[in-house]
Amino acid sequence: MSQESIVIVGAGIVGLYTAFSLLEKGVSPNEITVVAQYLPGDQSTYYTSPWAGGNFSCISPDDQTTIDYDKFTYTNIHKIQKKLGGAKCGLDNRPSTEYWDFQPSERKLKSLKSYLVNMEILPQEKLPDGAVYGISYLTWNFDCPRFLENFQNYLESQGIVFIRKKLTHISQAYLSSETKTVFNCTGIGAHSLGGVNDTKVYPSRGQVVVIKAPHVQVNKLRWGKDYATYIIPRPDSGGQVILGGYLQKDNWIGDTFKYETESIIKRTTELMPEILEAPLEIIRIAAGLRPSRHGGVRIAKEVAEEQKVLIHNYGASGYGYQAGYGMANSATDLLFKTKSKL
Ligand SMILES: Cc1cc2nc3c(=O)[nH]c(=O)nc-3n(C[C@H](O)[C@H](O)[C@H](O)COP(=O)(O)OP(=O)(O)OC[C@H]3O[C@@H](n4cnc5c(N)ncnc54)[C@H](O)[C@@H]3O)c2cc1C
Repeated sequence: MSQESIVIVGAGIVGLYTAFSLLEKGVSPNEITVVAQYLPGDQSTYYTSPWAGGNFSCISPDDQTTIDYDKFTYTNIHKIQKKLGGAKCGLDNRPSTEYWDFQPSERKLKSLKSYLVNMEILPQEKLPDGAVYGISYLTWNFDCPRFLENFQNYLESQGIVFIRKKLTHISQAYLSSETKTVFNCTGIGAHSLGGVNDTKVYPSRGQVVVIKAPHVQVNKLRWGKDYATYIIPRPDSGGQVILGGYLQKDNWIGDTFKYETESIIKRTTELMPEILEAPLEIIRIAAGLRPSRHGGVRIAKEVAEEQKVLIHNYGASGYGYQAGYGMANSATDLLFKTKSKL
């Protein structure tokens, strides 16, 4: 076995969860290399993970597979928090309230009730005008850029090697004759990466406004039929709060727009007037491309050529942080199924 036995392409949250999941299942860190064009600390339109809010919310769809990925992540992510040094690692719990302008599905609600901590269904009089359903619970909040860097540092401290490299074809991920397995965690990159070229992958663009508001320590989200408005504090970040947002299908533009900023500020301050209890201090405006996929995430195994295995794990759309650990758990299970077959 060599350091290049298993290669993970992608150092976004999905690639990092995949590396962690392999270690949990007993794979030696000295068998794993992560290869990526962009690494934690970088910023690019084509590197989604640093732009996320990010928290656990009800944004994800209600098919049973995604519901299970969410549940796995929510109920197990404390293990990652512990390994990364505890609550100050860029991942901590904060209260959250979510409102819907439509009735959420029974399947989703049934699952959420089975595991969310302190979940309460809000009475009608506590809902804002136009909302028909609401819940409050304790959620997980990420300071995404910091969490990614701490996650990479942890994995490197265990012996996993990170290499910066842009691939034009997935076959280049087989770094040497020793490489037996490749995990494809390329997010939006799966659309254009040779040998993958998944045309089912498309972006769901989001713009956010990052403000400094240390007095905002709770999440508030509202789901409309054609809009999403959210306030997400970044834990232990010196008071950074993410205001959003947008979910624009098939929009590849990484630029930001003033009229969108104005709409975000209007909607979020209506949803949470307390934001304006201190002067509004904007730190930055940003836009990111959620790696969406028609048909949902792709977790699948291919045997590319003799003894060479390719396991796909991408398409996390707007829920890579909150479902990605469950996705990684399923993807890495395929490695062991593969091993016993070969
Ligand atoms: C505005 C916004 C808000 C969001 N909020 C949340 C939230 O609150 N909660 C949540 O769970 N999710 C949220 N998301 C979604 C989340 O950010 C994504 O689901 C997640 O980041 C996807 O991670 P990924 O690892 O699949 O992709 P990425 O982070 O894009 O990583 C892909 C990796 O693959 C590499 N790569 C790609 N192609 C190649 C190539 N050809 N050669 C080499 N390397 C390559 C890249 O360099 C990168 O390292 C949000 C997203 C946006 C934009």
